[in-house]
Amino acid sequence: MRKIEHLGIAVRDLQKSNDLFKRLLGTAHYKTESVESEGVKTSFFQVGDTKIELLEATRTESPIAKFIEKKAEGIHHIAFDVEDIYTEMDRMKAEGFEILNDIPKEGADNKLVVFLHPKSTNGVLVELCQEKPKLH
Ligand SMILES: CC[C@H](C(=O)O)C(=O)SCCNC(=O)CCNC(=O)[C@H](O)C(C)(C)COP(=O)(O)OP(=O)(O)OC[C@H]1O[C@@H](n2cnc3c(N)ncnc32)[C@H](O)[C@@H]1OP(=O)(O)O
Ligand SMILES: [Co+2]
Repeated sequence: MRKIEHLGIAVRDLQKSNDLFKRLLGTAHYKTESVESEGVKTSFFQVGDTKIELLEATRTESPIAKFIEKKAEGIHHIAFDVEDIYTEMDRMKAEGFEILNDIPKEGADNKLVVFLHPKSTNGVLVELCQEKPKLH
């Protein structure tokens, strides 16, 4: 793991939370992006060498909708930046962590991502992110 890539925060209303985090952080979000496969709309704030990712559900069966319904708005996951996601997946399996997707999937912000089940990571949903190579 190279660094914390982002902290994912589940919110009900992305626009309202964008305004709140702009006031909190003193900087506006640098992008919004929908990831239909995850049923989320996201916005990203740069904070030093890491980011805040706000996530609003775009459909009721989205993990974000379920999380907010069951718990509340708040910290949803922690994402780590990795050099090579396949190497890290092998290491996670060898260490006995439960990987939720067999192959990396499309993430936001030009990433390949996998998730580890929170029951194997002390109750914290963990996301591994690898920057996708830039096409020239
Ligand atoms: C990829 C785009 C973007 C990016 O950064 O690029 C994202 O980050 S998208 C983020 C949204 N997508 C995901 O979260 C995908 C991974 N999540 C899942 O597959 C599910 O949410 C899962 C498996 C973690 C839970 O789904 P399930 O249907 O099992 O929901 P339950 O409510 O029944 O939960 C079971 C159990 O897990 C606990 N739980 C659920 N979510 C979290 C969480 N975020 N953090 C910690 N714990 C969580 C939940 O409380 C249940 O525990 P229990 O003790 O059984 O009550
Ligand atoms: Co994320």
